[in-house]
Amino acid sequence: MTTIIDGKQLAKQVNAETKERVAQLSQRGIVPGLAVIMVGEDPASAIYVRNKHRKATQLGIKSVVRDLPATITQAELLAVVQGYNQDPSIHGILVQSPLPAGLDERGIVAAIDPAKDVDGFHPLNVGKIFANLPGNYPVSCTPRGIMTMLKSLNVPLKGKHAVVVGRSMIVGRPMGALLLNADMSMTITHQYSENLSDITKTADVLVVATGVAHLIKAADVKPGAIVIDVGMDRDENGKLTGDVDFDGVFDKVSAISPVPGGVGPMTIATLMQQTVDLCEWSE
Ligand SMILES: Nc1nc(=O)c2c([nH]1)NC[C@@H]1CN(c3ccc(C(=O)N[C@@H](CCC(=O)O)C(=O)O)cc3)C=[N+]21
Ligand SMILES: [Mg+2]
Repeated sequence: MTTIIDGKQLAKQVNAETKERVAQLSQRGIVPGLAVIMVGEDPASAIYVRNKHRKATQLGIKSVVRDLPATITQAELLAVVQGYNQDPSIHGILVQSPLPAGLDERGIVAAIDPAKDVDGFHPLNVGKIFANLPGNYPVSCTPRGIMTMLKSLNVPLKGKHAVVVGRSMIVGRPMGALLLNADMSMTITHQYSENLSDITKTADVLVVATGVAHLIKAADVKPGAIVIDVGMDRDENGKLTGDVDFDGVFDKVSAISPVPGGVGPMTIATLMQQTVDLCEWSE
């Protein structure tokens, strides 16, 4: 019996809680505000940004989408960020990634007020999660959403081995930190890892975020493993698929998240949750 980790369903539950929290805040005259800054015309980014805007609006969060031309300078973009830093109606600021070539994304992210860093990408917040500091601070939404997915399974993580495939700033690295903070043994692997399959086969929890369609096959997983697929790949027919050969590993694992309908919806739900967190923490 394999559990399909239904990210869409879990996202609905998280969104319902977020909506309730927004309603509570509104009784005190407070409206959480999210500013999404989008530079250039990348069509995939435009769809993501529209989805975020729609979800925020559904939940009662004030959503501001700032569309800027790809010709904007670094200084002009910094000024836009600083404007939202100063704006008391905005609690979360997100700069849609990737930025067009010529703009320094790290410099822009570092300019976001860490208390409004709804993506959790600011170096101060990244440092806090790696140090496992107590207190309130934002965490990268995809890994945080994955922790919510793991908790929903109600299986003990402590002392088990987590393997993360991929070491990006957005997913792999913060994912590793959260799993370590959950008292798991933790290994981060990446494109240069030798004998990758030997490592993934020792994973009780395997999180795959590589962008390589169906990289992980049945021979690469431990029987009974929990597998989280962060991939957003296209198959030969242009259909959205993951980094894990879902059908191939299904019978061997105890739980697996599908693509679509797994990590993606949880990322958006966590973004909304974290916008409300930032609003509450600022009070
Ligand atoms: N500053 C910043 N923060 C981000 O969080 C961020 C970003 N930049 N740039 C792009 C990536 C990508 N991302 C996704 C979120 C949800 C789905 C999602 O909901 N996916 C659906 C399917 C969507 C479809 O059908 O195409 C699913 O997996 O079921 C996908 C991708 C957030 N990102
Ligand atoms: Mg990588």
